[in-house]
Amino acid sequence: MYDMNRVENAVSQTDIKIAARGVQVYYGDKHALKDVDVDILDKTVTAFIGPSGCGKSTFLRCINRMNDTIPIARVEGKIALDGEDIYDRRVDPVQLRAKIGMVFQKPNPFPKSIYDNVAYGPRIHGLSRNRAELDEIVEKALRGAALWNEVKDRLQEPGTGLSGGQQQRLCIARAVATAPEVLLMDEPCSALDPIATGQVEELIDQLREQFSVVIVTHSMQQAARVSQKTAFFHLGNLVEYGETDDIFTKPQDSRTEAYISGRIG
Ligand SMILES: Nc1ncnc2c1ncn2[C@@H]1O[C@H](COP(=O)(O)OP(=O)(O)OP(=O)(O)O)[C@@H](O)[C@H]1O
Repeated sequence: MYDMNRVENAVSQTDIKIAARGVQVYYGDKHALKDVDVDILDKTVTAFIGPSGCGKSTFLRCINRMNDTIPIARVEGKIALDGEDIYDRRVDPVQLRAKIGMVFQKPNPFPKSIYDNVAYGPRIHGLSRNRAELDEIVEKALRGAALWNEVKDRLQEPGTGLSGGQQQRLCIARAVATAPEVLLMDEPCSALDPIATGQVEELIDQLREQFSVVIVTHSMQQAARVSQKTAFFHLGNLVEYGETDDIFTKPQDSRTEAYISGRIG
């Protein structure tokens, strides 16, 4: 069973960005996520690992209310961002998703120019007063996503014309452009080749200096490379959460041990 005290002893309260308590998710009758408690830290990469169908993506989607868009999904429990309940009736999910950005498995740029892909969020959230400010935001986001040098001379070309790895970095730039506090990534490298994967992993490490990053990954090597904290999910339960090094070298739960040694999965 997950031991709350371990987390609370390890960090000071101010480091906690997202606090989840008693989170349950049902899809119709299916109980997909069972009583999840976890504290996700600021300026830290947290990896969610576990066998297929164990609820990693379901929990990730709870953190920015993406499950609201799935009619049969029902979420119970509490998730707070900086102590504020994100499921409070007064919270606008669109505003919330600007603060808690998301990058998906398959790069999904809009059918728009590279510039407009990145400018989209800042425009709808009114983050710039004029074109010069918007240009600045777009450049900063593309630099932040390590893509600027590759695209600066073709900002008006379609985002869909970039390579897969570039498209994924464009999607990261799009998420970063609204100055999020948390970035959620659902298997962001699964459609990428090893070189593009390496670039995105390097980027994740840089992004952690600015905000909290949560990444769902099927690759234990990737979790070990990019994350400082790891959460292991199994059959809808958060079985174990701790320092990535500890999870991989001295797991406390036999199910975690079985998964990392390749016996379940
Ligand atoms: N939109 C949905 N409608 C119905 N059931 C769903 C839906 N999304 C997920 N589920 C179910 O909830 C459970 C958890 O799924 P989830 O996608 O969160 O797992 P996961 O750990 O991310 O899996 P994977 O690693 O394969 O992506 C699974 O049994 C899945 O079939």
